[in-house]
Amino acid sequence: MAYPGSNKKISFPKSVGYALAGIKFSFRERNMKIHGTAAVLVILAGIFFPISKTEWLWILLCIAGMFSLEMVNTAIEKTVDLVTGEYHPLAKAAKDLAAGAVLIYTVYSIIVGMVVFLPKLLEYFI
Ligand SMILES: Nc1ncnc2c1ncn2[C@@H]1O[C@H](COP(=O)(O)OP(=O)(O)OP(=O)(O)O)[C@@H](O)[C@H]1O
Repeated sequence: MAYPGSNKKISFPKSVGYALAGIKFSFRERNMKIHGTAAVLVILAGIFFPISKTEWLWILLCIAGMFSLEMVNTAIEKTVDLVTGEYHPLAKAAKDLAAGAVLIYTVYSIIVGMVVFLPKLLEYFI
């Protein structure tokens, strides 16, 4: 089945529409809902404490990066599932690599969150 318009140039507004559809689709995935919830909590924490402009930039880099990476991970999973429903070592490698990339960014984001919020939490509670 050919994707509609796959052999002709798509207008910019239509491309943006497809991208927005991708973002909407991503939030059907469990992991994306978890990232979304974490992002809302972190943003609320940033408003509550409050954090500096530079700290906001680090936090927003983590949030945007996490969402983007999770979406690429999902795209890879879907593509692999489209290509094969059977067990294949290359399918395993592709999915594990994508999951590994998400894990690395998750650990980095946790470190950024700790560097930004730990001192403020200690100051608040002690
Ligand atoms: N076709 C396959 N061939 C070999 N191994 C696979 C295949 N499909 C999945 N796997 C293995 O199972 C793991 C889980 O795959 P799955 O597609 O369920 O992703 P997932 O990690 O559950 O994704 P998510 O929880 O983000 O939806 C993969 O990381 C991979 O190791």
